[in-house]
Amino acid sequence: MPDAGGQAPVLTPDLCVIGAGSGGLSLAAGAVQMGASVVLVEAGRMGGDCLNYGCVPSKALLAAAKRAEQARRGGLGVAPAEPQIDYAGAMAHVQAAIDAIAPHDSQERFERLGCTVIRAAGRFVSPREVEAGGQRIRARRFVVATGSGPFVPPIPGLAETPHLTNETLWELRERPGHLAILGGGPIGMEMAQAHVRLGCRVTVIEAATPLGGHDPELAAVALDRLRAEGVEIVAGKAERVSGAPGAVTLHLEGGGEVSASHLLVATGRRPNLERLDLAAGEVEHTPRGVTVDKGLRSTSNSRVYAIGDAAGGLQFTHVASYHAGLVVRSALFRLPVRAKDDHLPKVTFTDPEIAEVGLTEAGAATRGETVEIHRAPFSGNDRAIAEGETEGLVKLIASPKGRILGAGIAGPHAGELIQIWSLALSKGLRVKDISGHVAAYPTLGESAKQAAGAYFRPRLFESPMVKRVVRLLAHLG
Ligand SMILES: Cc1cc2nc3c(=O)[nH]c(=O)nc-3n(C[C@H](O)[C@H](O)[C@H](O)COP(=O)(O)OP(=O)(O)OC[C@H]3O[C@@H](n4cnc5c(N)ncnc54)[C@H](O)[C@@H]3O)c2cc1C
Ligand SMILES: NC(=O)c1ccc[n+]([C@@H]2O[C@H](COP(=O)([O-])OP(=O)(O)OC[C@H]3O[C@@H](n4cnc5c(N)ncnc54)[C@H](O)[C@@H]3O)[C@@H](O)[C@H]2O)c1
Repeated sequence: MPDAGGQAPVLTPDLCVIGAGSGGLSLAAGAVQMGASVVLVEAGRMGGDCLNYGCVPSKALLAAAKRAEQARRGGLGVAPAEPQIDYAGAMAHVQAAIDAIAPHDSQERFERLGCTVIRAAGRFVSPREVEAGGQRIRARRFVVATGSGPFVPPIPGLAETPHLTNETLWELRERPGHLAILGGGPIGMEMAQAHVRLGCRVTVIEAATPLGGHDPELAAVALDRLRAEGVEIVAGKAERVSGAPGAVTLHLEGGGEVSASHLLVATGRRPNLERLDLAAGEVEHTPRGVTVDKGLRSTSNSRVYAIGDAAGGLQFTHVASYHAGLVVRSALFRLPVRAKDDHLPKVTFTDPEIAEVGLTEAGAATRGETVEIHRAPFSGNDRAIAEGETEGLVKLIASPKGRILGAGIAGPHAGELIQIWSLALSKGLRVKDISGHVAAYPTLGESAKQAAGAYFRPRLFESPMVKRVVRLLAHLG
């Protein structure tokens, strides 16, 4: 209600959360249900990137593409058949998936929970106050949860040439004839496979290493399949872009060219900080995000936290939610918290999927740590054999004394199979804990036991000592 001077009274909640995406929504829901007063500020769509432009649409399109590929591949006694692709129908499935999840993230739901929701851009007006839609908010604590957007590199001609990003791709209804994708990271490669399976010609242009964020041995499993399905991966860096709607050309350093009907730019992310006026809030930041300490608190304004993509670290929905949980403990209960990375899984949803958690083989080498690497290929897993999906492996990184340091999987449902390893790392489990549990047969989940078994095999089956003990005990009757 405006005061006599026509000004809305200043809101004074416990928490003001700026950004209603993966991190902001988890935090707001947790805090308000624990009795805190919460103002939630959202400039765009409730649900943020993950729901509207990221995880949900990309996984929905990949699912449609997988159906097409299964028909095309046939096998196991089923004749392959070229599927009839309805690209608009696949995009309708994408929208239906978003619509089905949207009520959970909606303004109405958060208002029912007790949050005050303001649909406007928030900006700091002082170290103690944020303004959004004409409303001033003087909260006890502020949380920057504004996420990230596509980073479009300053390549000459790119800004003037029609191009798609993860924010606009979902508006397409006509299938691109030839999709060029600049950047071969998770976004580029997931969308490359989705589109090649939906019948497009696809060329990925990658300046460094395709899927370079993953262990190369695991990435190779997915890259081999992508190439076999027809994705062309060109090593190169675009130095100029030109073209018009329907005909785009990337001019590469050293002279090559890639021409396509459409261009998707997937060259990384930049945090959404520009509208926040962080200087007014005395909140230090870099091009990667808000500068925070181990407890996710701004190093320059202790009233302010940053979570999720805006905090400059790993950029995943589950990381944003994990951050939210830490900030609930810190801001509401004043408990000391420390954000860690070593138990956070990362999954790329190509088919086969790639999933990793904890230390990698390269990471161990960089740290000069002595580790054992054990592998369990899916060709030795009965369920994988029965389903004709034997590409890939589980890779266990363990200390010589049996501590689990990391795990990586490339193969069918790797994103599901990584969960037991995430649990193992977060709870400090040992290899014997994995080998000792009973896994149902026949499941892909047995692959965890098989990798743990690879650790114990030489110790049990190739040990003269074990053999001596067994013989001695047998002698005793
Ligand atoms: C194509 C793609 C696929 C992805 N797939 C996966 C996946 O499969 N799994 C996974 O874990 N992660 C995935 N991610 C990453 C995931 O989407 C992000 O890590 C996650 O959304 C980050 O959550 P967040 O809360 O930090 O930001 P967001 O979810 O982006 O939310 C930030 C919100 O803040 C709002 N905002 C920005 N500025 C302001 C302002 N000044 N005032 C008010 N509101 C503001 C924005 O409108 C937005 O709604 C994907 C990303 C992309 C782009
Ligand atoms: N499955 C998932 O969880 C998932 C899926 C998609 C995205 N994400 C998140 O979003 C983040 C961003 O993904 P992304 O793929 O956009 O970024 P990325 O930074 O992971 O990959 C971008 C790629 O583009 C390349 N590149 C950059 N500039 C280039 C140029 N001028 N020419 C050619 N290549 C160039 C880089 O070498 C890099 O390989 C991911 O790191 C991840 O955190 C997660």
